[in-house]
Amino acid sequence: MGAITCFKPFLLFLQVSPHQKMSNGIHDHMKHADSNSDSDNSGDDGSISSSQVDGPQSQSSNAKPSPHKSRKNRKSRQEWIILEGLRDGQRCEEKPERYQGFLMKRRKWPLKGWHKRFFTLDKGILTYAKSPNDILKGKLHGVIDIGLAVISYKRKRQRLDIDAEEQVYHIKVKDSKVFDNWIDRIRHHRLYRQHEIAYGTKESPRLTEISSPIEDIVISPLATANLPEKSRTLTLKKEIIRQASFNKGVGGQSRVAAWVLDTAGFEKCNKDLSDAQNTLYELRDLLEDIQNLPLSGETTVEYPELLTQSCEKPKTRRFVGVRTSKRKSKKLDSPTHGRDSITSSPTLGVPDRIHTSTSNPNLLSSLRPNSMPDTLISPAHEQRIQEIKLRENFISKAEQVHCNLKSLVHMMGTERERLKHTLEAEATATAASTATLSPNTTTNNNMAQNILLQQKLNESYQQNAELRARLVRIGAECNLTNLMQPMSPLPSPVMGRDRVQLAQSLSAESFSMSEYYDAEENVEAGSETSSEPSDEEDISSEVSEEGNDTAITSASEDILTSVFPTGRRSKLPVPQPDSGDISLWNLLYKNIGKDLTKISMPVTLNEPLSSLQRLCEELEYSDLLDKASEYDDPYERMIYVAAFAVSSYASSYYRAGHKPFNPLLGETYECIREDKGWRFIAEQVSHHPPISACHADSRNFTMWQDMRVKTKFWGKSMEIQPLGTVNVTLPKYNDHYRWNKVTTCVHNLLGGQRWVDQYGEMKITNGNVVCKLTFTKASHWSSKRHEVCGSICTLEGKVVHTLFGQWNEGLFCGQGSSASCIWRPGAMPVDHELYYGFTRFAIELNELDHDQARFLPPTDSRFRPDQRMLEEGQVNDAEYEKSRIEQLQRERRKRDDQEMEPLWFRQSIGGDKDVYKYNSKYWETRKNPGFLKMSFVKLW
Ligand SMILES: CC(C)CCC[C@@H](C)[C@H]1CC[C@H]2[C@@H]3CC=C4C[C@@H](O)CC[C@]4(C)[C@H]3CC[C@]12C
Repeated sequence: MGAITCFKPFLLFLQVSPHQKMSNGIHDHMKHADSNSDSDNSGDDGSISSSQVDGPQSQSSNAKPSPHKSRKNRKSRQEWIILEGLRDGQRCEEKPERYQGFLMKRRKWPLKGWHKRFFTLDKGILTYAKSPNDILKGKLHGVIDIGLAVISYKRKRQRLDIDAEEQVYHIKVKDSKVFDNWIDRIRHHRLYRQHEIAYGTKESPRLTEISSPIEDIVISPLATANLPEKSRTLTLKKEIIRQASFNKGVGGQSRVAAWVLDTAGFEKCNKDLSDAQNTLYELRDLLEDIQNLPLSGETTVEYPELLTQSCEKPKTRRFVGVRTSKRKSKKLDSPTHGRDSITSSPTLGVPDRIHTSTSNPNLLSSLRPNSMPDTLISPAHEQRIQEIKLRENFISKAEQVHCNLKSLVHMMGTERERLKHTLEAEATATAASTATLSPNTTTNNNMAQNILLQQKLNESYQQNAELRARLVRIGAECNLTNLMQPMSPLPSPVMGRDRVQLAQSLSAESFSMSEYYDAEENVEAGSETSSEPSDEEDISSEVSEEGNDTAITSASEDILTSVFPTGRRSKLPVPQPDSGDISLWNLLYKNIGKDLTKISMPVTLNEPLSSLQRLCEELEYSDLLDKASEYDDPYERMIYVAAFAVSSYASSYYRAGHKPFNPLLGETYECIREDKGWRFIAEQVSHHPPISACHADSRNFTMWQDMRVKTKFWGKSMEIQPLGTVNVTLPKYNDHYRWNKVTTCVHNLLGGQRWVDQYGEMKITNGNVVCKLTFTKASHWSSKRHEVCGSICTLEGKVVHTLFGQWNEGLFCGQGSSASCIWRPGAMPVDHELYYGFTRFAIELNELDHDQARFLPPTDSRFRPDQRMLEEGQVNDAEYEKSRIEQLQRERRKRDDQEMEPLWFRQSIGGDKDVYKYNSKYWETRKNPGFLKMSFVKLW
């Protein structure tokens, strides 16, 4: 599946392997090791992996490890080591030597194959290219700031991972000695670089010193021969700037670092300054010489015929006419060259008719014809020539200084502007990041402004929706009876377009549709009067009379604050607790030696939803499936199914800050959305590996999937690859769509603002119709972010439709401006950044009302106490409950011989064992005899 084929749970360790040489008393940390048997099979997969993001409940996952496995675990445990950085107060002033050589580098994503590349490590900056020659030519493939990256290595396999935030580099070395050397060098360079960033260096002040790593990256003496120095240096600088500006982990620091590291301007200033200084010295000397000359009293020298004949013809016979090239004269005449200022200078006393010739060092000899013997020149002439020479030199030097200083002023102005912009971008980004949970930690000004604009836009949508809702409500209160319609138990959104989507959540409201949805709210208000008995009784009971009354009466006060017209809540009880001071690094560090799945993460890193509920969240834009089932053309249907598949990623944009609760084995979650026309059931069907299965049905579609995630932890980022297939059927057309999920990557795990990226290929098939979508990896080299594009083709490959868009912004079909919008995510609720970044739909998922509670099995996620407590802001209680529940699960697993069988799903027999399908019993049981009569394992 996709690019990432091998995933392994991982361990974190503190032990230091005996082979490790410690420099400067620095101890690297054991990072991780693969904790299950497949890990060792993938010699190339050096990631810190886990089968789930956390999950203390998996503590028991190794309860019955095979001896083979545990041996392997123990062995592998000692392998991955994190290269430590400078500790507080620690210094590393000793400048490391440049180091270089060939290493094997894994190809970039999708990480297939290895290349031999030439690496150079210089003052903490690692650059690489195809060959030393390419480095000389400036053809660099990458530049990595070793001081800012997270580096881990596995000595046994001679593997090295460098997580430079925007890119993870995987390196291997064949020879163990070479490998050890590299590790030692990298360690030293890292400390030196960190020292340099923190304190600057002894020799030079910080700003200029930071530029030093790129000043003299010269591989060999050969380099200077025909080295296009400038282009090489420039490329390097660009790379470094990129590197620095992409290191979002340090937030604003990186912006300033980027500015600091972009040393071109400073270097130019420095150069101008020192040139000016040198020329001033020369000027002083020249002035002294001039002063020492005997006074001639003449400033214009007339030459004998003899002299002038041998020169190029002077324009005016009378003047020296120290000739300059045409170009030079022009240049001097141009206003920028301040000829006036020179000639007007009283101290110089040089007439403007004396043309300077800085470009011609043989100027004076040119005054003298080669043929003319020295003896023919009189001492007076000699003196005059000398005088002219001095004056001319003086003028040209003065001009030079003038140019230098002008250029300096210009450069300083540019630098000042650049710094101003950097600081502005910084301020905007800080404002944006404090105002939103947006994972977009962009360092550039435009991006930051985009965030703000987007926020403003969202707010406007929100206000708009609010106003419209009020309007509709007023209309409804005037003429309520017209709108009353009976509520069907599992209403078909198609037949009920005019009434079914009434409770469309605010977040699901696309602006083109919002008017329609809002209008529907009234209908539901009427539905309370006519709910049908049966299974669906329960559905109607979800919308309590009380709730609706409140909705109606409070609508004119504030329709959006607490109770939405559907009767569902529109706000979580309390804002999210502060988790700001949890350093994941410390967390991982403290838990070194443990499998990540066994690390009990603080509850404040969780959002009050379980992974089962998160699966349900993928149905937020289920109206797209309803829409698909309206088209007779299979290619049209595919457009909407594709949009549905993409839409499931939208919510993750705002949700990089927290992780869902890992469900306990046997935990379930049901969700009945009469307004959307579907019902959903999910169960945690396996604990080791953790697998969640779900099933949703409506009149228009059925959707099911079983999801298992594999996690790779690289240091600064974490890649999550959901395995399993998503299935959707549209019974009306006998369609069966299947697709895979792409990779999710959480960036900035160890600091700064976390953000989520999605990348990879998604293939949706339905008989002869195929849709291929590419989720583009965020690239710092272009502004492309969150992009999705693809096409819908026939089996033969003929493109029928093209699709493009962004998974967080919307999907379009067609070409350019004529493309039509298929889907757009809804506006975010006000203050969403204070409430885990939840959409309206997500807010509703964990709501539990008393009427509904009677019908739920005790295994439902809504009853999970730690999750509920977190939702209510009782962090300490939640924490306590979480560890209690996790302990209970561990004990259960120790006690039971076999993993508990799922109640509502069945594992496939033969073939793909990891496939779980709904056994059609849940809703039946719920109706009759009801869960009250069943006995369940006590999960909490
Ligand atoms: C708190 C810190 C340590 C980590 C936060 C990790 C969060 C952002 C990760 C953990 C599990 C991840 C989810 C795992 C699986 C899926 C299903 C996929 O169809 C959409 C993305 C989605 C929903 C991921 C979104 C990001 C996610 C929630």
